[in-house]
Amino acid sequence: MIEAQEKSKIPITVVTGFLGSGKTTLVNHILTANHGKKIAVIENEFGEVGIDDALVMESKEEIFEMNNGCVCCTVRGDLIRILNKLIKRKGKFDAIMIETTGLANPAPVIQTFFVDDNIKDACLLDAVLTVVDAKHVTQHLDDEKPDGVVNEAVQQIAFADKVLLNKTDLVNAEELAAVRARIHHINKPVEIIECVRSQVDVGRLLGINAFSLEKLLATDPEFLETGEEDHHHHHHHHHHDHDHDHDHKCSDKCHDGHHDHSHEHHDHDHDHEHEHEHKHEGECTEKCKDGEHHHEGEAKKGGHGHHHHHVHDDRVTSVGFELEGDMDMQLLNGWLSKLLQERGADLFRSKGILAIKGSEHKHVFQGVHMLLQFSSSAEGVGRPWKEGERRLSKVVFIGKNLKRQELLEGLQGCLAQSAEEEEEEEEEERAAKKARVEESGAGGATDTAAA
Ligand SMILES: Nc1nc2c(ncn2[C@@H]2O[C@H](COP(=O)(O)OP(=O)(O)OP(=O)(O)O)[C@@H](O)[C@H]2O)c(=O)[nH]1
Repeated sequence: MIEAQEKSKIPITVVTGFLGSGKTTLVNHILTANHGKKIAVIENEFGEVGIDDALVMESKEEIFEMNNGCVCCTVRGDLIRILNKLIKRKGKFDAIMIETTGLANPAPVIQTFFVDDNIKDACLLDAVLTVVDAKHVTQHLDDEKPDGVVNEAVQQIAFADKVLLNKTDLVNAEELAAVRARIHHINKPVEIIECVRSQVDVGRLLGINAFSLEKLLATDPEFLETGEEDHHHHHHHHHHDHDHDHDHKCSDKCHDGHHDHSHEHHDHDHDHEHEHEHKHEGECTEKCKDGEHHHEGEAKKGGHGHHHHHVHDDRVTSVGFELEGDMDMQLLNGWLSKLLQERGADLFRSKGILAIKGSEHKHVFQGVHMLLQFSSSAEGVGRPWKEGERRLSKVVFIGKNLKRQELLEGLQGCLAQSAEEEEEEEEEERAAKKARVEESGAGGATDTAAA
């Protein structure tokens, strides 16, 4: 009986992994694989400008976006709302996949499936899949965090039911063995699947019933203990630069967890739904700072029990830009290459959807530390510009010590000239040429006269 009940529940797959590890690549792989399942996808992005939605492939699936906040704290309310909405439409899809931000601590996302009664009754957490970037993960695992600040890269591996050790093409056998050992040091029993471009047989990823609350509680008996107050507290990321933000301190209301002025709008011709959270710069109280503090290897053992009561590393920020006017590919390539060369250690992730002068295609750039990749809708990445669609470039940078103004000026320097500017410049050139000819003509006449 219980088994039958469990079987009728909606299976949930949580896809987590550090910034740029290959989560969207995995989601696209699963969405386009031939498994006959209809999957609803919930996308959460750390940047203030949504990019990933445009990178998730066109498919029949429904995609829900939660931008401008991290699912492990600020937009957790949105996750619960979207899940409840999906639960009402049970039967219209076979599974739900949640892609968290690269900076999410998966614990609060996992808790959602056990502390909210409605969700607990209707959904079954099938597996937490953690995508690991074989080339860059070590640097993030090694990152010494300030006291009380969680190391998300460690947490993501600690809570993994399966690790997809991705980007094995970028490391040698020795490096690979070292990363494997590191992963097993954090999460001893976890199965590691090595892959390139997140290409793993979907049968090994979906419907695998790999999550076990019992197992988790055995290592952390306090995992589900959430004080009433904790339950409703939203942390504030320190990356708010967006128009939507309000610049004021938290009122009492903010602390009761109902301060997310979310709105939704439906995209015209496909099923995307956007949930944007309007946040504000808020001052945290002392209580907020009472984050978890784990050591590698005991990341989910013997914690303080308040797994969603954690603090993000506020040295890591995100800045996003939307630029009107087409960009010049050559200028942009030159500027980005130089930027990543010089700042790649601190610049964890950069990405953009670009309107490039002279091209009807949407161009995409993807940066992970120093690695930079360009592609376009001509190659099937993202969708081409629709007729009448506003050509707007969106760019996001995530990393340490980012200088917003400098980045903005750099990007603005890559804007292509508009047709009017080009015409004006040509006009000026013509006038200058004419003046030169006249001058040399006049000079010639004088010379002749002199002779
Ligand atoms: N060389 C190499 N590149 C890869 C591999 N997998 C993904 N990439 C590239 O890595 C970049 C990041 O991939 P995404 O799938 O967008 O990573 P993500 O985890 O969704 O990134 P965020 O959502 O920003 O955290 C893209 O340029 C991918 O093409 C791989 O196995 N090898």
